[in-house]
Order: sequence, then structure tokens, then C-alpha cells
Amino acid sequence: MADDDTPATFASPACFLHEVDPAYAGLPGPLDLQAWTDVKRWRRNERERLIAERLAVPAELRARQGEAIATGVLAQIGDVAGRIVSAYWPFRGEPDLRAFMEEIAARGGRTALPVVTEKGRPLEFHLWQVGEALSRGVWNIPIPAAQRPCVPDIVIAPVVGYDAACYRLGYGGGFFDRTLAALPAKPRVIGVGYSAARLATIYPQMHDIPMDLIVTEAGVVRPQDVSTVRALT
Ligand SMILES: Nc1nc2c(c(=O)[nH]1)N(C=O)[C@@H](CNc1ccc(C(=O)N[C@@H](CCC(=O)O)C(=O)O)cc1)CN2
Ligand SMILES: Nc1ncnc2c1ncn2[C@@H]1O[C@H](COP(=O)(O)OP(=O)(O)OP(=O)(O)O)[C@@H](O)[C@H]1O
Repeated sequence: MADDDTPATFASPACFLHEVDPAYAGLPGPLDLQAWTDVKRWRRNERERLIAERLAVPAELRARQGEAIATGVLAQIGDVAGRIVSAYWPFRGEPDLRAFMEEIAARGGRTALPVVTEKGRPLEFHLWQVGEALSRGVWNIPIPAAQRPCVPDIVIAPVVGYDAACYRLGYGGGFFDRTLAALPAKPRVIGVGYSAARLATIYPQMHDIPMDLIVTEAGVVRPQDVSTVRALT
């Protein structure tokens, strides 16, 4: 007969993640299965909310913010001559970096787009310049028509959400994390998004790889900024 006063050892403890200060809950590492289930549900809701919010911003304002983000990335990127910069074909209200890609080419760099080959697999990158032919890939995402695989020196990753430690919330496929984990040498990774997409924490997990910096229309976020604040408090 069950004894209600004896804790059951096989059951997960109750999840109090929602009561924990995000700064503590944000420590990397597997929490427990129940916590990860909660985090996944939370991420799904946040993705939906953040995408709906950015799509509700008037297109003209979004375009201006996108231009400011492109200017900010160009200020951070350094010399791109002879280097490969991967950006993306914008969808669901992401900042439009096509003019940025043209500027990279004008500065002697080469540009590329990410390509989903299969769910659960790393992305591939293929060289592509503005004006070149596109075809439809997985989920109908435009991808370079010509297959020219490459390994970028710099990866520009659009964020749905981001936090002060530069962790990125994407569309939930885990593609960028899987790709960065699989590359022989980690490229420089710059997250781009609107400042309104900032979250207290994305509850980073073992698989989440932080961006080297995040550029928004309001400025630049670096992971070091977090430890500086912590060290001072
Ligand atoms: N512009 C752009 N291109 C990109 C990315 C990106 O973030 N932005 N990616 C960065 O990774 C890759 C695509 N990642 C994606 C991941 C999920 C979904 C998506 O629609 N997921 C469905 C759920 C699908 C399922 O459950 O099977 C959904 O959200 O409804 C789309 C793109 C490569 N290309
Ligand atoms: N390196 C990896 N190896 C195996 N699975 C991974 C890896 N990275 C992420 N995943 C899995 O991918 C799934 C989605 O991860 P997450 O919520 O971090 O996606 P995301 O970063 O928002 O998506 P995306 O990069 O596609 O925009 C998770 O179930 C996670 O376990």
C-alpha cells in the first residue's frame, strides 16, 4: 500500500522553474526532463509571441530598423575582403540584409545562404550573391539554385529572441546550434534582431551555443557585458 508520507523516488520533482530568478535558471546544463519539457513549451510560446509582435510593426519602421541593424553589423564586422559571410533570405519579418550582402560583395567579400538539407541535420552553406538564381528548399525557403558549398568565416544568424548572455532563440529546429557544433572551426557568429526581441533569459541548455555578439537597431550586446554586471554586484 502506498505511503503518502514517503516521497516517491521514481517521480520527477515538481518544477519550480517559473519561480526561479532567470539569472539562476539560466545556468547551462540539463535541468531535468520535466524542466526541459517546460522550457520547450515556454520557448514555443515566446517564439509565437515575438514573431507576431514583429510582424505587427509597420513594414516601413521594420525596414528602417533593418537598415540600422545592417549598419551596426558593418561597423562590427571588420575587414571582409577574401572572407565568406553567410547571411539569410529574410522571412517572417526578419531584418532584411540583402543590401548588406551587396555591401559585403562591394568590399571584396563573398556571401552565402544557409540551406536545410534535412530536419535534425546541420545546415549547409552555399555561396550566393544578390541577383543570382534561387530555388525552393525545405519549408519552401529560398536557397541558392547553384550548389556551391562553402564554410563561412562569419555567420549572421537572425534571432527570434535573444538574452543578455547572447543566447539565441530561433525557430526551434536547432539548426544553428547543430551546425556550429559540427563545424571543424567555429566561425564568428553575429546574431541580428530587433531590440524588442530581448528576453531576460532563454533558459539556455547544454546544446545552446551563444552568439559572439548580437546587433539590434538600438546597439550591440556582448556576452561579457553580463559578467561585468555580475562582477560589479
Ligand atoms: N531566413 C532564415 N533562413 C534560415 C533560418 C533562419 O532562421 N532564417 N534557419 C535557421 O535555423 C534555417 C531554417 N530554420 C527553420 C527552422 C524551422 C522552421 C519551421 O517552420 N518550423 C516549423 C515547425 C516544423 C516542424 O515542427 O517540423 C514551424 O515553426 O512551424 C523554419 C525554418 C535555415 N534558413
Ligand atoms: N548539437 C545538437 N545536437 C543534437 N540536437 C540538437 C543540437 N542542438 C540543438 N538540438 C536540438 O534541436 C531542438 C531545438 O533546439 P532549440 O530550441 O535550441 O532551437 P532554435 O535554436 O530555436 O532553432 P533554430 O536554430 O533552428 O532557429 C532541441 O530539441 C535540441 O535538443
